[in-house]
Amino acid sequence: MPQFYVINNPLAGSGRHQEKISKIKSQLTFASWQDTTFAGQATRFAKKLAKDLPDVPSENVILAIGGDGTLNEVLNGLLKFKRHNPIPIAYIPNGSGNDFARAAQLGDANESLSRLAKIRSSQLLTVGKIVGDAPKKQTRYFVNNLGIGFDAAVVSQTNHDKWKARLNKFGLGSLSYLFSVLKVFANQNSFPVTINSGDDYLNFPRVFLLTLTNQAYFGGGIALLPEAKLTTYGLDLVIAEKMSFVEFLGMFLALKKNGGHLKFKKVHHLKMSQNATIHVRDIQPGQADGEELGNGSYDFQLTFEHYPFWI
Ligand SMILES: Nc1ncnc2c1ncn2[C@@H]1O[C@H](COP(=O)(O)OP(=O)(O)OP(=O)(O)O)[C@@H](O)[C@H]1O
Repeated sequence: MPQFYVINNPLAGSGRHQEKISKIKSQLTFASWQDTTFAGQATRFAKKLAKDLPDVPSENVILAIGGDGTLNEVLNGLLKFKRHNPIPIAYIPNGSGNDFARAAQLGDANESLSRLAKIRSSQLLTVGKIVGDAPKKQTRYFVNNLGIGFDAAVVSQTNHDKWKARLNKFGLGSLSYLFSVLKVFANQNSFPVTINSGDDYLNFPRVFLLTLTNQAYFGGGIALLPEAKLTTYGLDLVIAEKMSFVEFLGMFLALKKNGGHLKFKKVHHLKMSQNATIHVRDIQPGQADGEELGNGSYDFQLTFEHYPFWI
């Protein structure tokens, strides 16, 4: 069995999973256990472990417990300290949306815990990285998706919505995303975007959703790009142009039909090449794996690389 270094967000899923945490604590043998006490601390914990654990082939694994945001923080912390032997990330979902667990087919917290005992080696998943002009953070890694505009506004709305905690109480966390979607649509303006990917130089004057994605789901189980896989070495971009509410409703319903929305004229799907650049010419909100990146101008270069996951 590997040596598990646990980083747990006790407030993930609005903190309603205390029993699950007690069960994990009693059934798992771990080398260390750290609970976060503030947002951003999972990154610090992970960075310190990456720095302190010997950089040699080993059985060490960092186990993140929480939602997609906690997983994102752990990933970013580990990648802040360059190692020859990257430490694999294991994960037990305990959040509201749990899109990573959905894409990686980990099941719920109980199933993920029992799977841990059966895993013998790590597997490489693709992670995306943006470097450049973005509010707060210059460099940011993501494993699910990174969005600017509509989806980021939905994340922000959901995070600050009192309904999230209430719905989470009844296991209906995904519903809080749906409420936010409808609320945000009315307020989201369109913005111009320029993309340079490989030989393509593209201008989209009226974008309202721009999402780089590494897997099928976002927003708590919405299949944005059903064909996308965490194991595929590459990243996809989905762009939706500003549309009327009726068109939006049509697109939203088509989302349920396994990629039906991608056939809409105002929805575009692009494969991104290494070192593609994306320039958003407006002040917009951003999100990475459901973590708010803040409002600002976004002008960055995109790369992707492999990282080992113990899943
Ligand atoms: N002790 C803490 N106090 C306040 N915020 C915290 C604490 N620990 C972590 N956080 C923050 O909580 C936010 C949400 O965490 P997380 O994504 O793990 O759960 P979630 O939002 O319930 O799940 P999901 O992202 O799957 O919907 C993250 O931005 C994280 O930085």
